Amino acid sequence: MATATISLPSQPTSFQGATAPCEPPPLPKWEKPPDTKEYADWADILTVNLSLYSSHKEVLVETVRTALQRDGFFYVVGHGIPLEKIERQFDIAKQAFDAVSLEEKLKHLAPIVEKGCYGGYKLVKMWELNHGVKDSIEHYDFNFLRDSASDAVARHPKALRPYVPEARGFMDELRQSVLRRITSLIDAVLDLPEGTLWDLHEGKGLKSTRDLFRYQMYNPLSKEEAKMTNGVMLNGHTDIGAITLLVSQPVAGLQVLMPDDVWRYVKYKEGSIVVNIGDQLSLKTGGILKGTMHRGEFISPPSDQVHLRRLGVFYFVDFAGHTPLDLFPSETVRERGRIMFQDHVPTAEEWRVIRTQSYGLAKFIKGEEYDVEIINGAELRHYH
Ligand SMILES: O=C(O)CCC(=O)C(=O)O
Ligand SMILES: [Fe+2]
Repeated sequence: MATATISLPSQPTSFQGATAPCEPPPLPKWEKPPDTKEYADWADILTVNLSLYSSHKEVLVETVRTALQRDGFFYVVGHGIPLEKIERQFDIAKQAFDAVSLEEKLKHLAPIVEKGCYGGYKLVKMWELNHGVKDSIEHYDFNFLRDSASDAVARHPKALRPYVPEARGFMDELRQSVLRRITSLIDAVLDLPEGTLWDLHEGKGLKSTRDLFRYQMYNPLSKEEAKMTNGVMLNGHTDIGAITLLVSQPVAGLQVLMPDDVWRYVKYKEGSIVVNIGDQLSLKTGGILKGTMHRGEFISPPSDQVHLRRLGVFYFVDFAGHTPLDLFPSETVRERGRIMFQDHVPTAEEWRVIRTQSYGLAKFIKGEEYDVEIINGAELRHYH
């Protein structure tokens, strides 16, 4: 019997040309600052090459183990996200600060004090750095629903609306290409069944849990202000969430308190994602994995960069809100972890709310080098 071949007309896979209805309007480019030519005292954090994930997973597990027990930070390369897509996020990020009027920013303020939530704008001069000097950081956070592909575009500032789907798409790509494999490597470090951390993050059945995808701009402090804060623009802190993904960018400014107690800069590595763990994960491991102290510092950076505004693209990953921050039921954690809370064990959501409301705003126990905050018996440091 003869077989009939039917040929279908070919389907365009995407719109072509600038006039296509779904194409966002052209954006001014983020002028990527040149990498520094000067030496700075770089932090020797390790690199995890995810292109080896299928063939050499055990090697990567060992790298992550060393990195998270020693430094709390590592680079991820070989993740498969193209450089153009990464750099496009900086174009969009710049738009969030330069193309939105103050009036509109005020309409989209994050309910930081009211609800302990960073979704929206945090404007400059909200947090105290030291000696009465206020910060010069502005950030805009998308507070996407984790389990929904859609986000109400209209609730964002007008200039950002055409790019919301791209921001969402990039965050999803970070989850699938970086976070998923990283969480699985950390499961192995902690002797937890594969998928444990991913499931805690995905929060099955919890419709209201959210992730924060942030664009951040550091504007230079005045000379007098910088003198008062020793150049610190973001006080030394541990992150509130479980895992943080920072898109590497060329302006030195992120410093990590390394195991020898010296603050060192994280060097730019093109196309890489800098991963660190936050309180929620560190607490659940009884401190075995380090929620490492880090800060934004700009006084001793390479002098060819000192005048630059520094733009950041960050993804803060939380555990599902109902997750208790008690110890993981793993032998490794039971044997080597410490009990972290003396009284009530908070959930991930309670932790985020308390810390968001107090960060940079509450009065802590004052110290020369750092102030101390105590939450349910757990001690947190805020370095100047
Ligand atoms: O600016 C950076 O690179 C890091 C920022 C940071 O640590 C934070 O926002 O929690
Ligand atoms: Fe941080």
